[in-house]
Amino acid sequence: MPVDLYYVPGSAPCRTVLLAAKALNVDLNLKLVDLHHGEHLKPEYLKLNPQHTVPTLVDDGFSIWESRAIITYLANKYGKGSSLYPEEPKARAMVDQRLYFDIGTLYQRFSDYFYPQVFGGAPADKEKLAKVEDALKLLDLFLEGQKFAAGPSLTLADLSLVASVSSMEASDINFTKYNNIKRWYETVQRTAPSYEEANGKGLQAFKELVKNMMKK
Ligand SMILES: N[C@@H](CCC(=O)N[C@@H](CS)C(=O)NCC(=O)O)C(=O)O
Repeated sequence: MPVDLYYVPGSAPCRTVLLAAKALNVDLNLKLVDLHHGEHLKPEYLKLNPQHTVPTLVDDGFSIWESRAIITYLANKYGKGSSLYPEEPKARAMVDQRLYFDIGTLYQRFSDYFYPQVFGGAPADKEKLAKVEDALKLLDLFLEGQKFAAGPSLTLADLSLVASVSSMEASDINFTKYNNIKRWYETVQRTAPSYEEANGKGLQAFKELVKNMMKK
């Protein structure tokens, strides 16, 4: 039974799921959702996800959304014993902490800063930028003396964080000035399975969307 993923290529949360599926060797049946034409607001889609967001995963009739909930579900169901989501409680807690840091702090602050500029034509807000920089400083600190975000090996935390951090390439935020982040970013690009296919291509689409929106 194929696992369906409703997605948009440029979306960072969707790229997180694509990265995790590749790393866990889960085949996804990709279903494009046309947000511009409101496909996500149609009754068929609302039945799957009343919150009308992408990504949404449907596995044998079970529908789940929120990218980080999706990737932990995939690891629990298809990645038993995988180091991507370790079972040892402290190691797992560390991965979860980084995932919640990403959704609640890092990506949240980036969205608050950047998306009003891209989608609302708002001017850059220095206070919001300072909050993004504070979050990046924290990530840089988490990575001090550590190869990956939650320890010595690649985990779901890296796959979520890399989708967020790479999205900043489309903005004026220079995250490579943080040495640990720079080193980690290069390492994840090299080591995450099928990185280019799962994140690189969609990132390119995101950059083009940003360029077009900023021109308007
Ligand atoms: N926290 C959610 C964010 C999902 C999200 O906001 N997706 C956007 C696209 S990047 C979306 O679906 N927007 C349409 C809508 O909210 O109606 C996740 O990580 O899955």
